Amino acid sequence: MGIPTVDLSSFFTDDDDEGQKKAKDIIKQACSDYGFFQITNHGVPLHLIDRSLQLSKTFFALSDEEKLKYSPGSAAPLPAGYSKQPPHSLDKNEYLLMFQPQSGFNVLPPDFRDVAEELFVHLRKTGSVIEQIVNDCLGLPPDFLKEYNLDRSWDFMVALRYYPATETENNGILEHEDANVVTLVIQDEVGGLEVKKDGEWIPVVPAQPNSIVVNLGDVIQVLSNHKFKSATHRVVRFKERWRHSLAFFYTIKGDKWVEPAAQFTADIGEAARYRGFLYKDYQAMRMRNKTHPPSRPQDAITVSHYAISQELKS
Ligand SMILES: O=C(O)CCC(=O)C(=O)O
Ligand SMILES: [Fe+2]
Repeated sequence: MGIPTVDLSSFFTDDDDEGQKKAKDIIKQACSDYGFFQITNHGVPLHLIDRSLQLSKTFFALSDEEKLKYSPGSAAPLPAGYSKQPPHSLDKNEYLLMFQPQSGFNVLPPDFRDVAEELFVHLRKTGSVIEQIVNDCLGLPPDFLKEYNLDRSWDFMVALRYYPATETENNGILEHEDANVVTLVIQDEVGGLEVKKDGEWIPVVPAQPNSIVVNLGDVIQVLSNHKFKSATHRVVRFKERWRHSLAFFYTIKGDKWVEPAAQFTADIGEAARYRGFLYKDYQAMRMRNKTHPPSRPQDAITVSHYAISQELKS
């Protein structure tokens, strides 16, 4: 079985209502079962995906000295440029973070930047299509999420490289949930991404070359008052394999207020399961988890920090 794969072609052609309905049905189910699905015919040119992964591999293969020339310098909402996880971090990867082309924040080699920025624009478009689909799957008024999330300046993309596993450990990224609205992940053929369902880890096997993995983030979990879950996932490493991926985070702006929507609370007589918060406050705490990892991973701040109901506090 595994994570469902959905053909999105009907959202990139005219007049295929039937196709759209079919895709939405699968996504609705996947969002309540897993919070994860994969998409094909997603509007992102396949040659652009290939080229971006290729350039990413070339970049990460540079010497540390070369890569460190692209260290973050700007006052962007997150450190744009090349970073390595600190040595004491349990996450064993290095990454290059970027914002939208117009931001002026991006620090990376010019050939990589041109291709990555083009990819960014395509992923942003696909992100908006997914957001609309999630909007409809939740039964929200048309364009509710779109109007809530009009500003694109906090969207970001990360190119990642994971080191090969050693004899003693194989963690790439510890289990976590994403903070944002929806995440789109392009992974190479190595695999290693896993999603937790009912306490078990399910591998997210690339559906076909250049398919994209989609997962929901905490903003949707809180806004839907826990109707759709921000899925817990992790990356494991394999021996003698370097793994490359590109993760695009479709994100609200820092000054947005996040809280359960009336449609899932007052309108239906249910209590809010989260208290409201300012997105940038949450993101700052998450960033601190990364720069100053707590000695016990379970002490990292997650969205359960804002949970009202006891059973969601972990
Ligand atoms: O590299 C991947 O496949 C996933 C990365 C991820 O989960 C993240 O950056 O939040
Ligand atoms: Fe993630």
